[in-house]
Amino acid sequence: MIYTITFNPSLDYVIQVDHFKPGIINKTKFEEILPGGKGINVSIVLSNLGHESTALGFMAGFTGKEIEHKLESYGAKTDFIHVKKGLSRINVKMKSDEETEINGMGPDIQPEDIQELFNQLDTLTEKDVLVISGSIPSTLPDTMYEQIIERVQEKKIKVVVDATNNLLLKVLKYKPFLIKPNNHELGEIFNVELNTRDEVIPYAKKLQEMGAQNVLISMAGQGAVLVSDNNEVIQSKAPKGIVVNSVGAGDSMVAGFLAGYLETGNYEKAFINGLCCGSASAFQVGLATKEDVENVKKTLSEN
Ligand SMILES: Nc1ncnc2c1ncn2[C@@H]1O[C@H](COP(=O)(O)OP(=O)(O)OP(=O)(O)O)[C@@H](O)[C@H]1O
Ligand SMILES: O=P(O)(O)OC[C@@]1(O)O[C@H](CO)[C@@H](O)[C@@H]1O
Repeated sequence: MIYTITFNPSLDYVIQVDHFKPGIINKTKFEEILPGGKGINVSIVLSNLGHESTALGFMAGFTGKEIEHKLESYGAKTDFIHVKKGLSRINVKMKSDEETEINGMGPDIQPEDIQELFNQLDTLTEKDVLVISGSIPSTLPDTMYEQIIERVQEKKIKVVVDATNNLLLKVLKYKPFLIKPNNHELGEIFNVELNTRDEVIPYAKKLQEMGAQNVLISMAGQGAVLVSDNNEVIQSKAPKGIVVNSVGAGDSMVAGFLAGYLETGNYEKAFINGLCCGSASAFQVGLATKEDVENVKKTLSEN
């Protein structure tokens, strides 16, 4: 079973506002409410690609119930911990002349809720895969990622991490199977600006030297680079298309890579699946289906 953990799930309120101006009343031209949060997005895309997963994490209030309900409608399994205080957040994703995001705070998670998550993790076995992604709400200790990986370390399960900066750096010593920072996050870690795929490669290799088995760097419209554990460097430009909503493109890439790897055991196929999955999600409001990914793959070979 693939387990995803989303510490701070959300309802993503995706709106289109023509020429947004601060300080006045703006009206929406389009609106949609989607279940969100990085692990949840991974679970949705895995379902769309025909892979079972169970989404774990913390939920609260009526927003939490709606996230769970929406997620289950995609066929993903859920086993969320229901937190007593506060509400699961609503994150605003506004498309206008520029893309603007306002992400909420999330509920008040107590030590007993964390213990419940640990108890769930104790039931995982060697055959399972664990995807941990997204930010940590302020009520959780910033050692959360490390604590989780340390807890499952002896089970030798494949762990995938999609997190930024210190959260990511601190887990490298546990040798995660896959990490997926984007080029800006990679640049921040080493205090450099990385704009091209060639510039990214040496820094991706540094993260590998620091412990990650496979390092996948997403680069939005510039494509992606993979430095794999068999010393291969695989890179590609992005498939061409019109971007409608890039929220969740990175999560779709993680799901696509994982699905491709589990199906074939081949890094190049996993990479292309991830790349096309990311783009297929960016080219629509919601997240990619299997058919969308296959269609994007055809355009990649035509480019
Ligand atoms: N403008 C685009 N054109 C084509 N493909 C795109 C575009 N934006 C994203 N993608 C696809 O999605 C993948 C992941 O995108 P990106 O690098 O933006 O991830 P991210 O920063 O983790 O995104 P997010 O946090 O919004 O999920 C890219 O490698 C690419 O394959
Ligand atoms: O606060 P985090 O966890 O970093 O990001 C949360 C979030 O922006 O990430 C997803 C897209 O990747 C959205 O569905 C969600 O709203």
